Amino acid sequence: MTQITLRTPDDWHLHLRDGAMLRAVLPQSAAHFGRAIIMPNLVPPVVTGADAAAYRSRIIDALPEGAAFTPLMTLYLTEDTDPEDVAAAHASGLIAAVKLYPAGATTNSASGVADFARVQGVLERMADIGLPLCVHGEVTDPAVDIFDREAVFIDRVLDPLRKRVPGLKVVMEHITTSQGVDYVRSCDTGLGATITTHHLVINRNHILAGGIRPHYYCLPVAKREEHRLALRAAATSGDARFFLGTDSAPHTDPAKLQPCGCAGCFTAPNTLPILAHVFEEEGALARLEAFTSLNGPAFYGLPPNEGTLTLARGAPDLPGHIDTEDGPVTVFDPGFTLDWHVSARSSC
Ligand SMILES: NC(=O)N[C@@H](CC(=O)O)C(=O)O
Ligand SMILES: [Zn+2]
Ligand SMILES: [Zn+2]
Repeated sequence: MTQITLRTPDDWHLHLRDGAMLRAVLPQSAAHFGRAIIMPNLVPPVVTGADAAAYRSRIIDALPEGAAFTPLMTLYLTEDTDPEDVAAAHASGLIAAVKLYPAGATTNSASGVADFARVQGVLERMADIGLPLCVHGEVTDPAVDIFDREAVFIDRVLDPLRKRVPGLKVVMEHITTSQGVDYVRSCDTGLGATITTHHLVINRNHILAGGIRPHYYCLPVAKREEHRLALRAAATSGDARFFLGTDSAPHTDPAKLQPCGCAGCFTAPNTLPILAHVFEEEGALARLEAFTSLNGPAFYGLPPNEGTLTLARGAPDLPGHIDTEDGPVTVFDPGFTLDWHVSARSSC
């Protein structure tokens, strides 16, 4: 096969940040994606409908001329979130989901949830109105090993939460384990999962063996090889419960290359060439479109994009980093030579 045309992909988990970083990274996503779920973990976080409306305007203002890209906004769930504000933001079409960060689990999650009893009312309201909850699924208990935090979260937090709020639509974001895959597969309705590009490519050896590689450090941290293989099987299976959320999470090199560096991989520029490579390796190019362009909209109750994106043979012309006014941001290196590039996009 020398080229493949997909319905325009969507990114169901994206960090665009704000200010100079937003202006630098937004064109990278807008070039290849029709829509993206925009993560609300700014400083301070996007907690109210008014915050989301203002952030959405800043994103629209930063879009390149003529870009065909729609930001799907989210609210950051706190213990003080007002169910009425959430319902109004949903009813007006402003937000597509609410994001749950367990307090302290990841970048800018200090305002997240510690006492789940305090968000029961919001979650019940979300179930009533059909608004999905996106979940960063890791426990924060320091006694739990970092490689076990996702699996423990399913048992201790997620499964009880779903039983307390029947009917709530939940997306397990950026799953990294076979337990995550199995849990999603065990549920017939109301549960989906995003899978990132980088977790299909790296395991924990890539971060730690032969030297420490900060650009491969993200949360949830990459796990053993058996988990990477489970993720690849899920992503390439065509199963509608699994869809692309890149979790492209830019941090400047100075912020990553520190004694205590930030978590996040920046994959927006090369996600589609990498995915084409992975799906081809798995003999599943025919199912790439389901993962990038069909399963996500179906879960969120939206139509697929009307436009198309074409990938063709040949190495992409991609930079190793992009420059921002805050400093360089390194693009995720998949560690293999890419042989697919985005060759065309039509937006009708
Ligand atoms: N994935 C990451 O490693 N980092 C994300 C936060 C997140 O998605 O957990 C970020 O905002 O930098
Ligand atoms: Zn996260
Ligand atoms: Zn993220």
